[in-house]
Amino acid sequence: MAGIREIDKALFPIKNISSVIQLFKNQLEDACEPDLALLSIVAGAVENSLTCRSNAGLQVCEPVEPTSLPVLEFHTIETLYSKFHTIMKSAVEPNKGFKSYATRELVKKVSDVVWNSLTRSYYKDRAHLQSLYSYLTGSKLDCFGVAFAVVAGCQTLGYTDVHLALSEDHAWVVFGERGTETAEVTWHGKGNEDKRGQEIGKGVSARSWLYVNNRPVICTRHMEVAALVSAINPSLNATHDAFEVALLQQELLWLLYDLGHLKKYPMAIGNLGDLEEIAPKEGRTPCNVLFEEAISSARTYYNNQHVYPYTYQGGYFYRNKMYKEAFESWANASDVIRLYNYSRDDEEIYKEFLEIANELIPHIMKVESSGFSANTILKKPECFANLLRFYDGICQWEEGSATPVLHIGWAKPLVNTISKFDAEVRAQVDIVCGKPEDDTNKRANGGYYNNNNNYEKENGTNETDILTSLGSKALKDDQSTSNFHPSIEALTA
Ligand SMILES: CC1(C)CN=C(N2CCN(c3ncnc4sc(CC(F)F)cc34)CC2)S1
Repeated sequence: MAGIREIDKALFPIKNISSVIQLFKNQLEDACEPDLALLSIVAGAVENSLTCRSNAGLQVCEPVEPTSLPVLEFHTIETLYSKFHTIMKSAVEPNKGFKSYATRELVKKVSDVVWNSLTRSYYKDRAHLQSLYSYLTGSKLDCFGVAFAVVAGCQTLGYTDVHLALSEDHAWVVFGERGTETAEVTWHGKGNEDKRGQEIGKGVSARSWLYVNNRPVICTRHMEVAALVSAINPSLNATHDAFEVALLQQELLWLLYDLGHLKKYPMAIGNLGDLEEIAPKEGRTPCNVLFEEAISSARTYYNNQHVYPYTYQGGYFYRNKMYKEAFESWANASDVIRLYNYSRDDEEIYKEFLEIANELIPHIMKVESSGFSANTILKKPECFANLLRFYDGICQWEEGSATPVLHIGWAKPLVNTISKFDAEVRAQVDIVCGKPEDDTNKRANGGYYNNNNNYEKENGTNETDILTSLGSKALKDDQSTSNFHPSIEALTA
């Protein structure tokens, strides 16, 4: 790595958000390739100065320009930058003249350098542990931060073929002549032995949501900048964000969006949508459209195997009391998860579906049956159909999985919700087999159907019965007229 360029050095000392934006702009537009170490150190330093206990108090009381920042001296950044360079170079052979491709041993070695320099034990899920600033000043990184540091380390050593691979809850690297070699470089979850150095499994784990059925986001250098920007964490504490950090993150995401580097990165578009919902920018794409763009990106580039684009959108509809639309987003999320097998590594998405099924939907039912909603969803068959599709996807997710998903705790909210729809509304839901020719949700006779096509998991399905596993047997003859899970279909009888 050449080191910090004069054009970037000239921006220091950094006193406001627009200087940070300019630095990223310089790096993204005219650097031969953006310098991940420099940008991560700067972003981390800004985040740290505005969110960490030490001096956060100072900012709150002083009346400051909304875009002013605590002064960031060049010397601070340069010291950390050369520290990172030295750590990497002293442990690993640099790639002189950028001639060769990385090897598995090289990647593992860089991962070991990062791994062995971390503080022995610390709370891994804490905020603000994602950047090289955290690594170089506190020797602490979170799971994503370790993977990012490995990629930045390889860049510093001249291995430009090493790139970040991202699923919805894990990160690893790709490398080699065709960029098709894969390697674990960080840990995942709690109490799991790390698999660092191993290639990404093709076996059982490949069918778990954690590896998104081998459809991860494979980053370019510019998308790695988008990942570090997405990982900026504006939280001051459990209830407040540092608004300058959120503003910086939003501006940087718009810069990356305008340069086209978010096209293949659904979660980054979703993050931008969340920020736009809170503080909409004049003349910018509205948040609801951004959530749609994230969904179409996942459908276009990742074979619709990602869940989060639908839960970003569902969360938006829910917060804005658009409950009919929320049911559709959540049913679409469920259509994604149904094709996976649930594994112990999938806790994060399990918690997501649990919260939707056992907190958000029951809350909607309570509000809607309070009798004050004129246009209640309880009279809408398409809402009932989408709810069934939502629950059915979770049932199918469980089928064929070594680990059960459902337990009695799911039963009460589920039955409670279904029973809020009157018989004549339920009767309008027409459960049909396979994918109908026309893709609308509405049948000529006003009926509705679940527009499921025939879902088959690669490994076939063995019937686990939701009501059985919830403690009451749903008897179903085997001529069921639909491909809902038998017990979900039982609920429509
Ligand atoms: C609909 C939601 C619950 C709202 N936020 C969600 N996020 C999902 C995770 N987020 C992310 N945003 C950008 N990039 C990445 S890469 C990654 C996996 C990690 F191990 F590297 C996670 C993630 C951001 C926040 S999903």
